[in-house]
Amino acid sequence: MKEAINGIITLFREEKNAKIHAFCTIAVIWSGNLLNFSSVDWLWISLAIAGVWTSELFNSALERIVDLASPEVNPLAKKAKDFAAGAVLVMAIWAIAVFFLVAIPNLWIILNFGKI
Ligand SMILES: Nc1ncnc2c1ncn2[C@@H]1O[C@H](COP(=O)(O)OP(=O)(O)OP(=O)(O)O)[C@@H](O)[C@H]1O
Repeated sequence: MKEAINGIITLFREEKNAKIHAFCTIAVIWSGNLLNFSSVDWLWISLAIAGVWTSELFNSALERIVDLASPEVNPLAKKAKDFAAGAVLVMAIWAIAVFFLVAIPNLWIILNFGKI
């Protein structure tokens, strides 16, 4: 547990993307409260948030392993890092899609009928 928390703290210290994910996470939770997300909405949103953070942690772990195994420039090292970065991108696109799929109907209801 201590090591796991240490890993998350290191992610914040060393990866600029962690700060972007943190900002987006706070913005999404704030929007969800404003738009009165339901339990099912929060289920999807929390899955998307956890997915992005998990993929970023795995991506950062893989970057360190590649740097250990191949500190010099190598086309295979590039491929491995680019695959891992692609996984984060796929997860981030899915998370954005989930947010809009959940937020738009809630926003529509609020705009047409007032508070849910
Ligand atoms: N050893 C290497 N050999 C060849 N290309 C590399 C190597 N290390 C990194 N690269 C290339 O540089 C890119 C950035 O690598 P770096 O280790 O700096 O990750 P990063 O900038 O922290 O990426 P991310 O934004 O995904 O966290 C990689 O995606 C890869 O294309």
